[in-house]
Amino acid sequence: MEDSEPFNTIENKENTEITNLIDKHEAIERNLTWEVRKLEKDKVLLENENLRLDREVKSLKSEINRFRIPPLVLATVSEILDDNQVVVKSSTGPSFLLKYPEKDSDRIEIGARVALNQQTFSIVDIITSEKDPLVSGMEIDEKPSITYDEIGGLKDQVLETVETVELPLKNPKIFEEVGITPPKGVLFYGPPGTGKTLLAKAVAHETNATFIKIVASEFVKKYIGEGSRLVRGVFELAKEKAPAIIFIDEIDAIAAKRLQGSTSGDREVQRTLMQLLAEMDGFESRGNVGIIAATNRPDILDPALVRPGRFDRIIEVPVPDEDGKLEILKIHTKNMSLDVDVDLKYIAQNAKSASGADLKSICTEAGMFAIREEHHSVSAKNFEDALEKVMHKNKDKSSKESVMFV
Ligand SMILES: Nc1ncnc2c1ncn2[C@@H]1O[C@H](COP(=O)(O)OP(=O)(O)OP(=O)(O)O)[C@@H](O)[C@H]1O
Repeated sequence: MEDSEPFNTIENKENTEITNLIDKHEAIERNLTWEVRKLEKDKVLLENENLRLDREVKSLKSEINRFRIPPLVLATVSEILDDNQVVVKSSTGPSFLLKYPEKDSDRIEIGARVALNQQTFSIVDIITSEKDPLVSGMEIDEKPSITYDEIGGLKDQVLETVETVELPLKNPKIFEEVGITPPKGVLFYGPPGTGKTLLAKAVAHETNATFIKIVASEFVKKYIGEGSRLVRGVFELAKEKAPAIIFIDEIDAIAAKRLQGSTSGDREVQRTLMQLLAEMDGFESRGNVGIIAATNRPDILDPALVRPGRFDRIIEVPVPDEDGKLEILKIHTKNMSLDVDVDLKYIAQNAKSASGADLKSICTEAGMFAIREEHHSVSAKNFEDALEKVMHKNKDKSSKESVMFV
């Protein structure tokens, strides 16, 4: 036992070991507590992220559902029966006996237009007259003020329009005497902003005709059967308001080459075109309604549209050449105060791909620059800045168009 350590030395050693152990465990505990706190924080963050993603999924789902909703069928109430029942005639042909919600009883009347779900044929909406696109999607100008003098650089096009649209309206007898049938419809084609609408308005002005403009893409937007109803409505209106010019802008929206696919949207477009062709076929070309259509995409038109007896005169309305540009600039600066150093020829030379609409914008912008400088007349510098601004804005646009018009 002499060799053995004294008892209190052993005890001290054990104590130190225990203290060390406790310290070690306390350190481990601190680490674990810190780790738990960190995980709790992460959990809250992940829960928030989860909520955000849930919301995003919900909104994407509702977006998908919105895309899945088929177009609605349009119908007119023809009879009101007991027990909230109505007979409606759908624009696609058949009539249906349907129930309508009690809450709608005030708005249901004979002649009211309702939208039906394409699959269940239940009434999903009652279309009030303010929503009637026949009224909202159309521009009617009883007395357009544009004259041929306000159109620059389109001499040949004006001449051809006078012969093909104006003359048959003004002097139908001459065609009878000579024994030829004037063209029924005239198609203007060319890039945007080159004066197609302007030409159609000028014809209406010269013939004292009401100008009725419709944008074809508006025909086939929402309701099945609506397009053909609108086409019928427009022709009826034109006859009522005769003499009249019907101007159908963006005709390619309803007259693109027939597609193989047969979605309800495609069928609706075809029905609308059929109705337009039927209206034109049943039309007297020596009557007092002229029909002009316009497109930026002549390459995609259905050949049925340009057959004789339909749009059988096709007139190109191109981007103006340099002389044309100068004429257009003169027209749009006619009422502007210009400094003596303003050289319109220089602007015409430098506005390379500018359309008539661009040239008009250049004049307006130049005027705005002058006003900003608190000047009372427009300087050559103002025009240069305007040219830079408008043509720069058009750079991307014109590269797209050049693809279309090659
Ligand atoms: N040849 C032109 N002479 C004078 N002004 C023009 C001419 N072409 C265009 N403009 C000006 O640009 C405006 C827009 O032109 P317009 O609406 O006639 O073009 P558009 O060819 O019908 O275009 P879109 O294809 O986009 O319908 C006109 O109101 C007019 O101020």
